[in-house]
Amino acid sequence: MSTAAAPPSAFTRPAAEERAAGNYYPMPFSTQSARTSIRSSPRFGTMSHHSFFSRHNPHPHRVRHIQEAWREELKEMAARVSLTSKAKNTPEKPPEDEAGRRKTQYSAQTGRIIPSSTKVYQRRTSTQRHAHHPQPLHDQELLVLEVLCQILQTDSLSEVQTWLLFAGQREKDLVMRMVQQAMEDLKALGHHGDIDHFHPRHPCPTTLSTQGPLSGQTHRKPQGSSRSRMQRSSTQDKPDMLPALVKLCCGISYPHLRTVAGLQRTAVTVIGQEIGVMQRLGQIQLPEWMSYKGRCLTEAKLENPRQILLREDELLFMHQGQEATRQALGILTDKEGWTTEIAEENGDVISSKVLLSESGKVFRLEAVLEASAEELYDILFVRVEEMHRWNPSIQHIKVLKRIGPETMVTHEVSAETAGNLIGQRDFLSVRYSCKHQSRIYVGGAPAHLEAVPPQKGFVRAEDGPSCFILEPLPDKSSSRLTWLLNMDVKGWLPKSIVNQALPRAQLEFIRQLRRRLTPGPT
Ligand SMILES: CC(C)CCC[C@@H](C)[C@H]1CC[C@H]2[C@@H]3CC=C4C[C@@H](O)CC[C@]4(C)[C@H]3CC[C@]12C
Repeated sequence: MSTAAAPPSAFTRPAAEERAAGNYYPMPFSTQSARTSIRSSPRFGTMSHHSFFSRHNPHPHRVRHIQEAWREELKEMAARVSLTSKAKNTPEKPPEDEAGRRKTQYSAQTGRIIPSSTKVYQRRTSTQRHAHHPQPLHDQELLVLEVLCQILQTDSLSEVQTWLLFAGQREKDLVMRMVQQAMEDLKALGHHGDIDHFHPRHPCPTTLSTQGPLSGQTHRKPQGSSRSRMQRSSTQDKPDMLPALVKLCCGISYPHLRTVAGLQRTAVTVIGQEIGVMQRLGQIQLPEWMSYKGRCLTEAKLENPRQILLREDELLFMHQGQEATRQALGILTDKEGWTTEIAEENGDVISSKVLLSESGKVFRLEAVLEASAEELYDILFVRVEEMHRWNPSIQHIKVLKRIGPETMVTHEVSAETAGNLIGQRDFLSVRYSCKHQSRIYVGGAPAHLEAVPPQKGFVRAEDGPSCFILEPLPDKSSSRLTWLLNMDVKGWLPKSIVNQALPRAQLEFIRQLRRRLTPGPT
């Protein structure tokens, strides 16, 4: 029986492999010598033996770790391939060096550096200031990230996010090698790493100022100009969004910057504005699946750029949702240690596995449903509040917060069902969804909101990290659903009862979902 949970490679854009296999990425600094140097580099023949890449030994239970390790590699590499003298001077600056830190703070309106006395900066809490010892991103790191964006061949905000979210260790290693090579090529070409559009005296060229790229100048500079080097888009005829994307990448990639909301807000705002304007000018077309997101992101902002600014807590929920989805996928991706619990005649299979990191068992349900992935997504995510209407095991679901189109905080109450040995539970969850290639992912994790303390008469249980993978099957009219249920029902219940109830609840859930999909009287 095949499973829907794919190995990490399934998350890669196939092109990345191809490019690594010798079809070099479209060079942002296209020169023949650089091209050949990569092809002929002995390193690229036996890359897995290169000490730089064989250091990691991915362990299924350490998805987080690997992520951290990869980030470390990025930084390490940035430090090693030393292209600027500036970079050498900055690393050891103490956190008190306010001027240094502010290097990465930009105004959402102008894209310019925010002066020291502004509120955004002051709003940072003291915890953030002391706990993370934020350091400015060095030119090196920015450069690495710029190259990364080029390699991923994307000028789509979602794609970069998705890549960062889903890339497996293998993909990251591959891309890493390409980044490293590109950096060495740059060095060989005498590049000086002057990403001067990150400097206050040269405001970010992608902002919506009248002289911005959208007026059509910045992205059409002659080749060979050092300032346009990185600004040339991988897709020649598209205006360039790289600097903004890089800022966004920085916000996502560097843990200590995640909380530096200003950076991320700015990046999101700038990118959103650009997408909106470019769309209006017909310069870009968003992929079809993004269109509804695109609308939310862009139209809202065109009227009021501040509208999309996410508050710090909202960003946190978003990251929690992403992180949960990633963790859940990590569990599903690891093919080892699964035991079949129930195999139904209709093909539904439930397997279980004991996680070292988690206290109880997790359950994986695999089923084929007569519905498209979008339809299922609509039922399971978009119309989650209607779930109790077709599913008797749910009494009530309320969306407490919507954060953009893909994140929400929900309160869920399970029903008291006959024969269920487990009493009613309530859950507070952050739910996140995204689409990658043709698959849709719906992940979730327990959330904490002071406004909704555990309800009287209910045991507050926890669901997650869990997720649904909705994968269209070749016939298009049906999909494979893979559901990782990772629930801590809390309370004092014998494990044996919980471990029977959970897979049954899953089967029942799917039975009801099938009923919901079947037209006709209920
Ligand atoms: C055995 C007892 C304790 C619980 C039985 C009810 C279980 C199966 C119910 C209770 C709450 C339910 C969840 C409530 C909300 C969502 C979000 C949605 O996007 C996908 C389904 C999902 C994840 C439900 C899955 C089924 C669920 C976990």
